[in-house]
Amino acid sequence: MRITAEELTWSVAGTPVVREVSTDIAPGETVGLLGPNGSGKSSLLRCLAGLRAPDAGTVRYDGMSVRDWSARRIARHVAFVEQDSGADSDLRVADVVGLGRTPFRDRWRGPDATDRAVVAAALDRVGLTALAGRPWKALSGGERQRAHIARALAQQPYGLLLDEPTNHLDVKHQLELMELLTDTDQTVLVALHDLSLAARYCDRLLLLHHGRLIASGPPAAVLTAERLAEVFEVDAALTTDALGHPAVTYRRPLGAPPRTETRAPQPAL
Ligand SMILES: Nc1ncnc2c1ncn2[C@@H]1O[C@H](COP(=O)(O)OP(=O)(O)OP(=O)(O)O)[C@@H](O)[C@H]1O
Repeated sequence: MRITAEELTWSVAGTPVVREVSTDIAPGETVGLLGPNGSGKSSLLRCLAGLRAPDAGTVRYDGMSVRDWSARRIARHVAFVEQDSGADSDLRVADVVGLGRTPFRDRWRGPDATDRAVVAAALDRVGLTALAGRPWKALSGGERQRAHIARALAQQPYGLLLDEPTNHLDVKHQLELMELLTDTDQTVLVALHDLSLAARYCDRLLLLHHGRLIASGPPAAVLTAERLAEVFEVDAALTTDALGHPAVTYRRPLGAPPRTETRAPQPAL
């Protein structure tokens, strides 16, 4: 499914947080959304997920404006994995993942065999089958994050919007998640803080700065030392990793005094 933002602006108390953002994410594309804290990534994702009505501009799914769509209709097209989405409930893990089936069910009908099969497949996809019956509250942070991703997969959406989904995940599960996102046919927009991870897995990167989209293109074109200095305020070197992808090495934050080694060497044990 094609996801389009046309001149999107969203403001809080008259101050624009997302400013005239236009972009077009092609069916099946995996796009990384980058930007420093407060640059508007979550706000843009919420506009694209229909959770915020923009002050100006249009969100389109396959060319259709979603302005007047119900939450249920949007949820049949796009799943949104929010940052640290809470669910402090007494549900079991499989029940939380089963919430992804809600847009497809009549209000008073319980899960049927299809729902159960879809939930089982989603749990399997994120490696949580063994924890299906466990109380939600008993999960670790990383397990909850994977369960939220399973809930989004159970929605069987055409588009996936994810807000820093690698938070709480160990290295193996970060790589597994990025492989899942790149292997799927779904259109993916994923906000990430790990620039090297984004460069390695995404077809294209979008860079937000103060709510504006200031760069869009292949990772090697978007991630330059000059942009990292301007936008992230870090002195960084761009190299190529062992697999041929752009990789970022951070030297120091800009504006900070140079570090001096103050610790005395430890005596050998
Ligand atoms: N509902 C709101 N009320 C007030 N301010 C808000 C609201 N939503 C967002 N903001 C402000 O808008 C700015 C952008 O926030 P947003 O969460 O979109 O940034 P972000 O790029 O996702 O940041 P982070 O990397 O820290 O998650 C921030 O200054 C934030 O405080």
